[in-house]
Amino acid sequence: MAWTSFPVDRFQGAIRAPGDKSCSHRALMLAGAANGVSEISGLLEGEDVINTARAMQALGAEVEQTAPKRWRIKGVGEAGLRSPFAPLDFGNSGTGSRLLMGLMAGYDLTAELTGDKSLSSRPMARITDPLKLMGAQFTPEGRDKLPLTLTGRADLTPISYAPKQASAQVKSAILLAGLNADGLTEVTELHATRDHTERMLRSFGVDVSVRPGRGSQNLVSIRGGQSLQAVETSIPGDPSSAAFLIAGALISPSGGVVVEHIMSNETRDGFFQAAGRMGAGLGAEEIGDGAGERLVDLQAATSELKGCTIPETLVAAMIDEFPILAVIAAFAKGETRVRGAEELRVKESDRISAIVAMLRVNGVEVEEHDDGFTVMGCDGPPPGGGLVETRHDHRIAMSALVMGTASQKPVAVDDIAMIATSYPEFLDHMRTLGADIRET
Ligand SMILES: O=C(O)C1=C[C@@H](OP(=O)(O)O)[C@@H](O)[C@H](O)C1
Ligand SMILES: C=C(OP(=O)(O)O)C(=O)O
Repeated sequence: MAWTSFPVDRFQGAIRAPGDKSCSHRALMLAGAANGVSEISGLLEGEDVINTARAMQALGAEVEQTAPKRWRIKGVGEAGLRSPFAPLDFGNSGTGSRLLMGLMAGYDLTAELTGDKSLSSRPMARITDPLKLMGAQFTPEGRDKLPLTLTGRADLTPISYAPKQASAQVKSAILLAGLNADGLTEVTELHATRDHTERMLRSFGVDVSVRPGRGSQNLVSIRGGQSLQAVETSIPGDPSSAAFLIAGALISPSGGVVVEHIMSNETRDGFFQAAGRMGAGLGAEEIGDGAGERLVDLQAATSELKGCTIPETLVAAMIDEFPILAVIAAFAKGETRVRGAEELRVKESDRISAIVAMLRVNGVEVEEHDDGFTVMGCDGPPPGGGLVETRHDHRIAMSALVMGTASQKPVAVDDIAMIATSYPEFLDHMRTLGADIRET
């Protein structure tokens, strides 16, 4: 059964952004390992995050939902995480599985990790290689994919490691393992990636040092043996989810949207910067701080967009926003070029190939590169009329449905179920703003 987004004349209103997915995973993990009882509000209750909550429970933390989006977690503290009785199923979530591998590596436990078809096809050696150097073991040996069984140890060896990819998941897994290593663990990033692990570790009372390295490198280090102390915290709004609503306003014939309570963090704002370069009318109003992050209400209105070359320095800060960037590029005048984004090949789907197919089936000219794509903008609404293969990728599904709100003909997707992994309220929010999305 397909779902179709029909063109609408206006896309207007105000929406409070759902809780940030990256911060929600991290808050549950750190609270589950901490001493004491943490209270977390504004948690994203998407499937990916719920799988992390279940995993923390299986590892010995007491995890309880006290009200919608409010969670109480009694951490294991000095007792440590324990071996779960059954495999930990991370569903669709790269972040949940990879970060928790890092955290679990520093405890005397054995755990099997599994995931859905998409997650089971994603590379894991980027995580298991550094964790093995620290002393964790993985079976079957030499395997790069889930399912994997991890055996951790409480006396990990610290490492100084330079991952080949600019990846917040790799950095975070190593830092979380470093929490229980005997000495200083250091990660040299190719470029700075999202820094939520560093910020959240600090809010749980752990010292993390960040300093610039050579060129664009970023050096992050943590001394092992520090203990996590429970917190009361509220999760800021997710800029990656907000990007869909903002894009809807930019391409609408009559767009005017405010997305409230979005985290404003320069390691995450690449899409908004790129859209600004393309001529997007965006306005941000500062509304304070939450959980160590700045918060803004972001406004967007119908804009005449022009294509641009996305600077490679912005890629890490918009790594999840390329599907929706491709949509606004289809409405723009001129070409939009993306290079240096080869990591998109190993997300929930091969996102370069999925983006190219999404645009082509809707009559938009696009060229595929090994590490990116070039969109020939339509200078106005693209033809539409296509059925997009989502390839079990939530961001492809949401991007295609946003495209349908303002293309010449409706845009359909083959499935929407996986949208619940990151943004369960997506359809409700889109409809509140005026979208006409129906099962067809
Ligand atoms: O650390 C995180 O929370 C994330 C890091 C990114 O992955 P990579 O580290 O693989 O780039 C991003 O794509 C993912 O959605 C969330
Ligand atoms: C890549 C993503 O998530 P993850 O790696 O956690 O599956 C995403 O949400 O776009």
